[in-house]
Amino acid sequence: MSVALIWAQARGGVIGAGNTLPWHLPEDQRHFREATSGSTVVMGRATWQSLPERFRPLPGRRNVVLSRDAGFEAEGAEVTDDLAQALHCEASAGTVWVIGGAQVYAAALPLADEVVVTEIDLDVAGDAYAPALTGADWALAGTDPAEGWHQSANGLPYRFRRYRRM
Ligand SMILES: CCc1nc(N)nc(N)c1OCCCOc1ncccc1N1CCC(C(F)(F)F)CC1
Repeated sequence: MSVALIWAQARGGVIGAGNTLPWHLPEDQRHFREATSGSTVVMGRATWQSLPERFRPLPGRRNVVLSRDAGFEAEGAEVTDDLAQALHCEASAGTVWVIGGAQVYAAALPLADEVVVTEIDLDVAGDAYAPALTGADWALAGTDPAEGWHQSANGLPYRFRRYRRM
């Protein structure tokens, strides 16, 4: 069972603003859905609360929410305060996907084997940032066949990048 982080970032590593995604990129939503469907997803409480109602819990996935509040109620999800336990629980076959937010990415990165990043060529203000991937630890794997940038239907340039731990 492997641990992977998945996020979408704008220029400068911006991943969020006020607990929302400061862009609309359906191609990324499809990419995220296809990557994580059928697997376990682990997220922080704020990310859980930021999910639109119809995606809470994320359908077809085991949802695990990290919270220090043992009494936190997350209908359709499991709540735990133990990240390591959430990532390595035996019940999760296949890949466990860490899906946000910034604090959880930072805590989970040292435990991860893979990072899947959607880069968006967009300058936008944000208050949450992706962790830096140091060149010493992470190598670009199987670059997107198109290598370069795609253009989304609403005009946003984006590309998918996959990094494997060295
Ligand atoms: C997609 C956003 C996204 N992209 C990548 N590459 N990595 C992520 N870690 C990620 O954040 C998932 C949790 C936050 O997600 C949302 N936050 C606000 C609004 C909407 C959502 N989405 C819409 C699509 C939905 C579907 F299930 F269809 F994918 C999931 C919830």
